[in-house]
Amino acid sequence: MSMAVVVFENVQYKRNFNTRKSSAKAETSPSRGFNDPGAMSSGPLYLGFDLSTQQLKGSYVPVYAVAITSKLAVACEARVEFDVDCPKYGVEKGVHVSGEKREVYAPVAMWLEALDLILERLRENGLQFGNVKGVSGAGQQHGSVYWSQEAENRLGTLDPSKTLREQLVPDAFSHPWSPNWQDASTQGECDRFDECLGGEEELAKITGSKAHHRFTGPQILRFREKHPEVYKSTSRISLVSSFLASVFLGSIAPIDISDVCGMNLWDIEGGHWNEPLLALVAGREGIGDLRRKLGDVRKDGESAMGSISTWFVSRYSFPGDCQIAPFTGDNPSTILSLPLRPLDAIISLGTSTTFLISTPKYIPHSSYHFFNHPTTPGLHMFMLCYKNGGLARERVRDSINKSLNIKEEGSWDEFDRAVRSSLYLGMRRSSDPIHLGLYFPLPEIVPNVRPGTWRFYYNPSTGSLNEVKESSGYWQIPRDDARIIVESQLLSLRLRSQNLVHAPNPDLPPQPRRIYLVGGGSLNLTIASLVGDVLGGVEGVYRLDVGGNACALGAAYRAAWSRERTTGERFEEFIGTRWQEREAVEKIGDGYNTSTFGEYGNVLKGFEEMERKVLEIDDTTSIID
Ligand SMILES: Nc1ncnc2c1ncn2[C@@H]1O[C@H](COP(=O)(O)OP(=O)(O)O)[C@@H](O)[C@H]1O
Ligand SMILES: O=C(CO)[C@@H](O)[C@H](O)COP(=O)(O)O
Repeated sequence: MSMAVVVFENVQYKRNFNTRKSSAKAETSPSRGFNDPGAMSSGPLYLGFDLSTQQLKGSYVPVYAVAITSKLAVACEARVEFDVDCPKYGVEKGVHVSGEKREVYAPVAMWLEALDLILERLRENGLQFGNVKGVSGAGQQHGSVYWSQEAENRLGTLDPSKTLREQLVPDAFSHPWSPNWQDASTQGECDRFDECLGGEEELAKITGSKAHHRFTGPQILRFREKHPEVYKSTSRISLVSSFLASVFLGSIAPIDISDVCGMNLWDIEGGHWNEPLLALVAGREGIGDLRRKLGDVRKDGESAMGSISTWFVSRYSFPGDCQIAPFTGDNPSTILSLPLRPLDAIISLGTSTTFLISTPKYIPHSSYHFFNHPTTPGLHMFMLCYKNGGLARERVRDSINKSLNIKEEGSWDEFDRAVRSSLYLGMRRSSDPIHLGLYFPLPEIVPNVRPGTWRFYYNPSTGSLNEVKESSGYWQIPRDDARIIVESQLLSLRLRSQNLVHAPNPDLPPQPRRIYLVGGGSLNLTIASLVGDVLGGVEGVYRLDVGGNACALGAAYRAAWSRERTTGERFEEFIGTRWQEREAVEKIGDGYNTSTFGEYGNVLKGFEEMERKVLEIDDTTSIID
């Protein structure tokens, strides 16, 4: 059993999310900036969940009152790690991978077991369920869950003496698996999506994104054609976020207005399903049938969807009027974890790497994503998402550790040392060649390319790019890969976000104002310093103090806002007035540095050219280490 619970007191601390080991007992440890031990037993609490790729996390936020001085501070967290805590499902990093097409999927039963487990862990830790006034949650995006005809009945009549998994598996589902966002088996379906509206730019204009393997529309199309009978017998299709919400509500929850944009089916500006795309997915079963399966989309991101299911009331003593606020995707929920201003950016260094900006602009393009903002009409979320984020960096880390015979599993020390051992872009002397690379152990989204590792030397004065095929004095594989993977991942973010940011003042080049890091990788200060060097950030690079848990925190904030807001009070206002910056974020990097920002700017063209070359030479040999 794994549990990491932190009760806040008024002492500095650093939590370590870096361990993959489980600790059997609830641990309490001192933390920063929160000093009211009574709050857990007396004040109203808001619970936020995150059902992400590798784990299920929960955190709860005490809100003392509606007064200005009220604090929204994390009091506790619990987590379940699928690989460690749910071993019987045999998943690796939370998923199964199989078949010729490398399908990636997760067992729905495992998620229910994890939910049973996390509730027990919250109880063991002394959570006063009776004080929980609201619940919200976040889910990994794009995954779909297929409910049976029995589902509504099962959800509504759960017996409190039995677990969720015992009662819902298998009868509530028509299919035991949820296709995962890392799945890349739908190229054919994506081509049909792009064609359906006349090309990828047209599709991006309407739905916020061109067709992507992981997006739910292409995934459902593949599902219907591969499992026609199962599709027919499916009563409803949920996203991971609305699946989790359904369990709390005790009936199937609507899809949320932001998460729906990860399906390639929703007309963002029109505010409705796109009929030709629905027709493509529905086939002979018909649009009406698909509409019923998908249900209504909830446009109201503020008010609660209903009260908590009686199963939670009877089994855990939640109050009967505990409200279930809308649930959303993990990325939209992450932008709710702080009062984000225009020009502020969040980089989530989780299993995936994502780059998020909240913006009033809607400038769709095939190379990135736009979503509706989860709480605030008129705002949008700009997103870049890379499949090869944390896991690709881990692979380089493991090769370095192996080459040095390091026994300590998962240690980042040598990786960090390797990053610091060369100058920018792998140079040790200014006469050395500039190193650039693409490290994709999984098929990548940005750009859409097969798995492989490609290394190049780049000369900005001649524009020449020469592929590096083996280790040499200039490029020591795997050691030099540590710096190059991080720099190259960041250059890709800079290249693609440069038109979305503007100059914070007339004397500076366009760049984000602040960069907030969240997710597991935000614990790494070496990475944080490169973030500032490559991407800038005129006010610096910050880490959310709950860096590993930002989307669960965003969900808890949303639950609090949904219940406590005054009439017309926007989410940003509600959080902004209660948010204690000094307690919530920590400055971990200086951000913008004139000289490095300029140096990295000079290689953007080469980086773009390298990607073009890799797409061109896609079928030639690449070095896979
Ligand atoms: N000290 C560290 N340095 C770099 N990366 C780290 C560090 N600690 C954790 N990570 C990365 O964080 C990832 C998990 O991030 P997390 O946000 O918890 O995952 P999820 O995507 O499941 O929400 C791991 O895959 C690992 O690569
Ligand atoms: O596919 C995307 C976003 O489009 C991913 O960001 C998923 O939402 C999974 O997130 P993590 O589990 O890595 O946090």
